[in-house]
Amino acid sequence: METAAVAMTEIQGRGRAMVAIRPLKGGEIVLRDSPIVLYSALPLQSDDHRDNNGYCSNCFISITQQSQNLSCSTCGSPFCTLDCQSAASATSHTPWACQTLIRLREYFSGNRLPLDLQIQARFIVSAYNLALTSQSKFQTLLSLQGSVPSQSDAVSGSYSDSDSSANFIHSLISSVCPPLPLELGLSLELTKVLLAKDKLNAFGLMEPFSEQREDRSVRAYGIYPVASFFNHDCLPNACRFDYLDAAKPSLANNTDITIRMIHDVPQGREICLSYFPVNLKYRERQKRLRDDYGFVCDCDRCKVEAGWSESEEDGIDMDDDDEDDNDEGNQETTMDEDFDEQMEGEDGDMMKGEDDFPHAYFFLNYMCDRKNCWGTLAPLSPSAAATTGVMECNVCGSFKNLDQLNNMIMNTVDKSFLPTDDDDDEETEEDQHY
Ligand SMILES: C[S@@+](CC[C@H](N)C(=O)[O-])C[C@H]1O[C@@H](n2cnc3c(N)ncnc32)[C@H](O)[C@@H]1O
Repeated sequence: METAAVAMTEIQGRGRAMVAIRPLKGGEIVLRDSPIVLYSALPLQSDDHRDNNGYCSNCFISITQQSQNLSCSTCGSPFCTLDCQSAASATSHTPWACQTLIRLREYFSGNRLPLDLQIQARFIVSAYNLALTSQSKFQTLLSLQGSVPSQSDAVSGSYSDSDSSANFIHSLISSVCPPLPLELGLSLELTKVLLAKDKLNAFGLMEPFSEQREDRSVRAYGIYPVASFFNHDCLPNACRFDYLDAAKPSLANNTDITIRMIHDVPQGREICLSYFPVNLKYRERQKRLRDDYGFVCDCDRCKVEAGWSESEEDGIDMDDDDEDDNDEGNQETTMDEDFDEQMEGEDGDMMKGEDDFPHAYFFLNYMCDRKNCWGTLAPLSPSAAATTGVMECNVCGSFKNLDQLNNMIMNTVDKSFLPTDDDDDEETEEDQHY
């Protein structure tokens, strides 16, 4: 990052938002952010008494890649290095957190309860532990979006479900766990507020991509203080990269995330992420945004797709499973042009005939075509991209150069888009800040 690229501002009807404070180039990294809270997405209910089996309990790197193999002498939680173990003892793995984990594991091993509840319990332990170890980070967490739903909201099923989960988790933590200092002011109300913040702001840090699996599971969740200000758009202009298993240049850097521009945008433009994979259909997107994030999306893509019937929606294929992906193609594509200009400008001819699906340009240029991937492609940093023209997928991590991309476009453009089978999406726990 050279000079500051984005700033937080208020936008009516959208709350806090991030906007470009100068023209931005595709591939620019506009934010690097470190988590204030990081917690495991693995069940507490496990036959293996070691917590986070296979991952460092502090930085969540896969410990098979590390030479040291340490564990907490009290609870057995593994750590990748002595540095991580010492860092955790002052932050995420305090004696209180350690004892609490032991007791929660015992509780959940005797009481088979849904994974969601176990993960929420993990979050509440991490959040209370944050209150113990860093009041400033805890206050930052409290300043993020998310509040206890009002009585009128509580009539909807999802809100009454989340209310009873919060009641359960609060009474569990209060009865099973070692007492916390009274001055922390913990209460049922605070537990509910914290769960609401987690729901709106947590980023899922995923297991590595595999073509064999349609659903990717989450390894850990993180809450990032600045990245939490990016609003959603169903055709985002930026996307998030993380490198959890990357070799660590220094302690805990592997848990940082970066936000990178997908294409150029002018100064003043709001920078948005997609909170879930961009291939989801209109009704599914609207449902998730309403139920999980509490707003009705009226982005340009939703405005177009709102007019589609379900059968029209089913006729859209974003799954390019064709075996001929390596066919030679020679169509030129202009990766650097602003997407909006492509859509609105005189030179957007490629898609102008496609009145019913004008945003096809996005899928052709910025969506990864690997089976079961649905990742977003963003150029490497402008200096590297200028020489190599390479795009990186934020899910499978593969690199594509412009020739490959042109082939992909040639292979896709003559075919109708196949529907995605998102029946399995319910099981995919990756829709928090994709
Ligand atoms: C992660 S926060 C984003 C920052 C948030 N606007 C704030 O003020 O802190 C997610 C919340 O932002 C709001 N939001 C995000 N995208 C939006 C959009 N496209 N339209 C309206 N509200 C949006 C919703 O309230 C959502 O629950």
